Amino acid sequence: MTSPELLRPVLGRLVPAAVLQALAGVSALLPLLALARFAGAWASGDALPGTTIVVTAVAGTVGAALAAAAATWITHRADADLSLHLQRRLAETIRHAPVPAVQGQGAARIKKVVQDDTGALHYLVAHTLLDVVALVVVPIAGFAVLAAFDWRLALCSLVPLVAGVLFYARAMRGSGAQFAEYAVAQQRINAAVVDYVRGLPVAKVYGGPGGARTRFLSAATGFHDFFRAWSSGTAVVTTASWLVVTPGLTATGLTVLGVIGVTAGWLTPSAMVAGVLLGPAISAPVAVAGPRLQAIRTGLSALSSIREFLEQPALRFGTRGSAPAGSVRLERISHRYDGDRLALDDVSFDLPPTGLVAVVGASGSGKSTLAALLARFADPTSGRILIGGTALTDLTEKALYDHTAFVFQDTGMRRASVRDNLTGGRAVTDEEMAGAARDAAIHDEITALAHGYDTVLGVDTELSGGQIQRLCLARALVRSPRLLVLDEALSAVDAASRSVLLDMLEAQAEHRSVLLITHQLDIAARADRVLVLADGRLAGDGTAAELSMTCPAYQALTGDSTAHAEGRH
Ligand SMILES: Nc1ncnc2c1ncn2[C@@H]1O[C@H](COP(=O)(O)OP(=O)(O)OP(=O)(O)O)[C@@H](O)[C@H]1O
Repeated sequence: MTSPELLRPVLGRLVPAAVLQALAGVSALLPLLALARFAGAWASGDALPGTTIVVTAVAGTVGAALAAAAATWITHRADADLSLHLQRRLAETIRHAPVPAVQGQGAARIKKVVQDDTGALHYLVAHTLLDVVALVVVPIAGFAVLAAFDWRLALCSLVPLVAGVLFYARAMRGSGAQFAEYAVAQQRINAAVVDYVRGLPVAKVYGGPGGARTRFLSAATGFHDFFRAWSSGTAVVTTASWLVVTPGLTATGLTVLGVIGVTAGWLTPSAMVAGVLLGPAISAPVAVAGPRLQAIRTGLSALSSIREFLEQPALRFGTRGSAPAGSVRLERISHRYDGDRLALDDVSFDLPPTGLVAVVGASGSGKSTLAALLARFADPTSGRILIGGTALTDLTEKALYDHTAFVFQDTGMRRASVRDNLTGGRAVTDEEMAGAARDAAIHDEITALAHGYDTVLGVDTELSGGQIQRLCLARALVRSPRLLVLDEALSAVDAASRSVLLDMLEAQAEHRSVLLITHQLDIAARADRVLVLADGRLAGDGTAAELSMTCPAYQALTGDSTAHAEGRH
């Protein structure tokens, strides 16, 4: 797909809009033409064609206004449709792309594509196209009409146009590199400001040289210095390119020439008036050619940025509408993030349909990667995951998330009611919802809120980290999954709640499979079975008691956690 092909859905409407705009440009010249004819008739003492002239002038003006309005209406509707179409495609791309790939691009880039780039297309589609048509058609039509009066005067009317173009070309020499630098500098500011705002608490405490605030200020200063140097280097020629095509200057020059011509007898008064009126219409549009070219450049670069974003690889889901019963099996799973070392290295194990299995390992050992692969946030670089013998990739998205529910470290709670957050819009009875909340030890705290389950998070109330984790657990339980994966889901929960939740998870594990990823060995010790990850490899698989006797990687963790605990006291 090429970038302009993105415009295909609205191309059929842009062509008639451009034709209408061209008609508007030509019609707008009719009143000037009529005036020139009137002046000519009056100067040569002929009968004044009053009615014809008034009708022509009014028809031209009204026609121009109507055609331009229709063209603008069409392009604005086309733009709104295109914007919606592209934003839907972008949303789909984000939804289907591997999560680490999307997150790796950063919020600033995603915001730029979804908002700024589609916004830049608004100018291209709704305004710039019509402006450019007018910019081309009006001078050509003006020149043709003036040439019909007097070709010499028509040629002279081109002088300001040519001078303006030459000055402009001089100002734009080498601008390709400058525009590229301009875009990079702006993107640097965007990224720096996002980092700055996101890390505000850290910036306040640890601010100083090298911090996000410094990076933001230095990006802003860099942009200022670059822009200042660029604009001062081109200010004189840029101003000259506007000045030479100002309507007053062109009209004055043609008036002087006209007076000389009429006096000498080689020019008719009617041609002189036509020159004075049409001359500015031929050259003045050049003054806005620069901003329009820039708008085209910005629009095309927005198109190519959107196209690049849309072309990123997607995760394809299968067609099987439900996951078969049976164990979940990881078969020789290896995973490597872009260009990095192996996060998981040849890992195989089974999760039986019931039971509580814990995954432990040092920081960076690959625990969260395991959860991300089970959730199909990305597909493993090699190996496969099977549910009841069916590959994860053969399942529809719904089948996968009906089978497996996740509680991640990143809670993803929305600014919506507790009810909406828990049910995600699914048909869930109040009893089922309250039951899940009770299991997650959060029901009483929800009912104590001002609007109970209808309390809007982030608006009516702010919950603590521990409350949110329990809410996430309830959100997972409400789906009644056959596999429940919890990634460090109890880290912010207080000791009393944690004990209640572990009891509940043990009970849940009697009729579903629960995979508990944790760095807390006391929690892992409650599991029926513990898997130990070390540097992405499965280094141990057994009960905590067995592992503490036989597994050096587990013993190393026990030592670490003892040392860690000792260090704290
Ligand atoms: N999105 C990512 N892009 C690149 N590398 C990543 C990404 N996520 C994780 N990694 C790398 O993969 C390896 C495993 O990370 P992972 O988060 O799975 O470990 P973990 O055991 O969950 O660590 P922790 O306990 O600190 O959360 C690490 O080397 C990490 O730097």
